[in-house]
Amino acid sequence: MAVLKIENVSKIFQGGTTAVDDLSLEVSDGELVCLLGPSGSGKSTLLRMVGGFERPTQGKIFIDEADITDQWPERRPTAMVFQSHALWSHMNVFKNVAFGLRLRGLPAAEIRQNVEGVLEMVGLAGYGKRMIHQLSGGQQQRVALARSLVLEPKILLLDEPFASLDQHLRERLREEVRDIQQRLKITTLFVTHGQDEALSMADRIVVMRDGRTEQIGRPDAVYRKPLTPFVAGFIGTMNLVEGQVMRGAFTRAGIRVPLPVADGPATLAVRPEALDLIAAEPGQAQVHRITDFGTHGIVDLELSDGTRLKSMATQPNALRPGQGVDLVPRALTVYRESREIYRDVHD
Ligand SMILES: Nc1ncnc2c1ncn2[C@@H]1O[C@H](COP(=O)(O)OP(=O)(O)OP(=O)(O)O)[C@@H](O)[C@H]1O
Repeated sequence: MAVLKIENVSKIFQGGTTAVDDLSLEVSDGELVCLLGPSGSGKSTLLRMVGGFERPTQGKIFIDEADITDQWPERRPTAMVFQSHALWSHMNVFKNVAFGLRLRGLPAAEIRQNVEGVLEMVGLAGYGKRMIHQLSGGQQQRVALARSLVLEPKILLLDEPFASLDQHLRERLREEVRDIQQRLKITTLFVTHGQDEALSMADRIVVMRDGRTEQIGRPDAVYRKPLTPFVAGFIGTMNLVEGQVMRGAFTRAGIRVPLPVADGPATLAVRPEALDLIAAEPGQAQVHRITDFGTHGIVDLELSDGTRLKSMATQPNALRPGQGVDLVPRALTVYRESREIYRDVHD
């Protein structure tokens, strides 16, 4: 049970790269916050500073009001699970998990009880005597998780822990980790590239860009109300169309969408599931391709200037490639100079 507070933290590496730029964030007790962003946006550096593996150039980090900014990693009440699990291959599972408790000098009986408890929690009861190389990738990642959890950290730090696993296993482990995290109520900071991972696991998502936070919010808010075109384009599939607003309507290559905003350049953002199609000849766009996923279809559309858009259709068979359609957005957001200027999203 702990609160993590990151206050105006920056990290400038030797050579001048600013990896994290004056970032502040508070993670509440028992909350799971995902750091999401493109490669190089500073996610791992931020996590490593919380774990004590990098020193901030500026700013402070607190756990429950205690300033830990200059504390050694092993003295911090944090535990980190890395993508490469860094297990000791010459030790069996039990010894790997018990290692941290041995360093702490716990009595053998207590170590045994704690290790067995945590192995059961991660689904590895009875695996204590197995050597690491006798385990699958997913099982190894479970050992890495157990090794962190057994230390009963106040803050759990996860750096893309499932990145090397196949999708099926990743989804399963994601659910299990979320269950364990909620059961133990561990305050958790989680780095991921995967928006699905962030949307399905997080209490809140921090979208990072160039070492700064672009948006912080609950998954549904970040998905439904992205504050900038960058967030809109980064989370989920989004049609982003640049055009002009003139005399009360957005236009671009045959599209015309009435909008109550001032004239000028604008970027229109519409999710595929919020873009309805009506058959029309010649129509504002042409159907390029239809992909039927069984439960729904994705219709790829082309505007007269070659711009591609996507629409999700529940009855894709009603359409055929080459036919004309008019576009009817049911929800949309409009940006100008990277700021939202209009939103029509039904709650
Ligand atoms: N030890 C280092 N020395 C110099 N520059 C570094 C160092 N570590 C990271 N960087 C730089 O800092 C920036 C942020 O890197 P970081 O690894 O935090 O990004 P990330 O968002 O975690 O990326 P990824 O998703 O690819 O892991 C990058 O430009 C990176 O090249």
